[in-house]
Amino acid sequence: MSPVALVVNAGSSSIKLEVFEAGRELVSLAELLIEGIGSRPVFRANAACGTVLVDRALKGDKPVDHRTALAEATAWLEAFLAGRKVVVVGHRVVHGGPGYAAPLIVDSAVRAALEKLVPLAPLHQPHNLAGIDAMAALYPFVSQVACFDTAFHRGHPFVADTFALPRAFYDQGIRRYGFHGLSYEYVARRLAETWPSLAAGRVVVAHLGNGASMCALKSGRSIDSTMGFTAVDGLPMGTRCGQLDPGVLIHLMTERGMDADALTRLIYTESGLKGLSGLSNDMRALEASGSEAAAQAIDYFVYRIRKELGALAAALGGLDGLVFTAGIGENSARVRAAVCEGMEWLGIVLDPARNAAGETVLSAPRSRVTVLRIPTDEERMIALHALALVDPTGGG
Ligand SMILES: Nc1ncnc2c1ncn2[C@@H]1O[C@H](COP(=O)(O)OP(=O)(O)O)[C@@H](O)[C@H]1O
Ligand SMILES: CC(=O)OP(=O)(O)O
Ligand SMILES: [Mg+2]
Repeated sequence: MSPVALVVNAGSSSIKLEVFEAGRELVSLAELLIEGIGSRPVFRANAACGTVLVDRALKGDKPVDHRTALAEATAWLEAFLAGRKVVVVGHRVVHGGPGYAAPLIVDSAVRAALEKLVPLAPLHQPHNLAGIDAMAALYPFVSQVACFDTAFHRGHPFVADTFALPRAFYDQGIRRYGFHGLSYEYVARRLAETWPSLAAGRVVVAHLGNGASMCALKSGRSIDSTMGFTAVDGLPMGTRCGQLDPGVLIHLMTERGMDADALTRLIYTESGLKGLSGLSNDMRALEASGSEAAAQAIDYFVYRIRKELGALAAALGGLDGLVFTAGIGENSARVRAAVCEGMEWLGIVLDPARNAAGETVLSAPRSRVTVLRIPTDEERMIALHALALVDPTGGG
């Protein structure tokens, strides 16, 4: 049996694991997903051919935490691999700080540096590190490779990365990092392979998932993004508020006595689509609901995307392409249509039938801007990075 590369993408409420055959073609053998961690998680595993290997709720009378979910995931993995050689484990690590601009093998010094970044990504970084620790315990002689969500954005010009705080803050790392970089890098590669002339131009990619951001690509490189110092800035998201006047935070501290923990809970877990709708963070539930609050939550989400599209097009000096990706971007024809409505002034004309059918090209032939739907694959991007750092045959 050929050796495999493993990928771990540990999110705020989910753990995704993917097993790739470490050959030239990087064939996916299976994916495992545990969703709903913290409440009543569901465990699903699918073989690449589509066969369902597992589909069950995790047992227990208490809400299941990350540690339990990770233990379930690793137990399944060991049984699935049945002794197959693992050549490398690649991890999505949300924050790489100012220092890490490329994937790297995690040793104790790197592990310690990543731990220091936990306060900058409280919903993600602790789980990313727990994934690294669990896999290092399971496969002690296998390299654990950290692939950073921030790395793809490290080439931003100063004006896109700085806040107008005293200069020392920037030098100390208080700057706009940008996230979802593995997704943007994957999309940029797909563009370069399939749409080379577009890839050489000015493209905005909208990664609209539970976490949501947008990225301005100039000749395939990120020049700006809507997320900032943390993954709470920019667009509103499932449970995160997105852009917020910092004066609101000061007001809540001084007038309502809210401390850092209370503010973190508010802006990371109680806001966004969930907070505005009072219903759910799940776009499917909002689209199905007839409530006015749900419609207003969608309207706000769309309004903010449209504003950022204009801003990023200005940063690029024009627009040649717009790409929708991630859960909402790939699947919600309603959101895509609303984002593009009345955007002829920017050269965007959507083809309603193509959009409804979820085709790859969504724009009308007369549209100056090419609008595409490209499913993202952060796990494949991580596997490519991880394998590039080790001997893919598993030898030596
Ligand atoms: N068919 C669909 N229509 C509308 N929204 C969808 C659809 N399928 C998934 N979504 C939305 O995608 C979001 C999750 O996106 P995803 O990229 O999987 O998130 P993450 O990886 O950040 O957890 C949820 O808001 C979900 O409702
Ligand atoms: C960085 C980020 O927001 O990630 P996710 O979309 O997985 O929540
Ligand atoms: Mg995601």
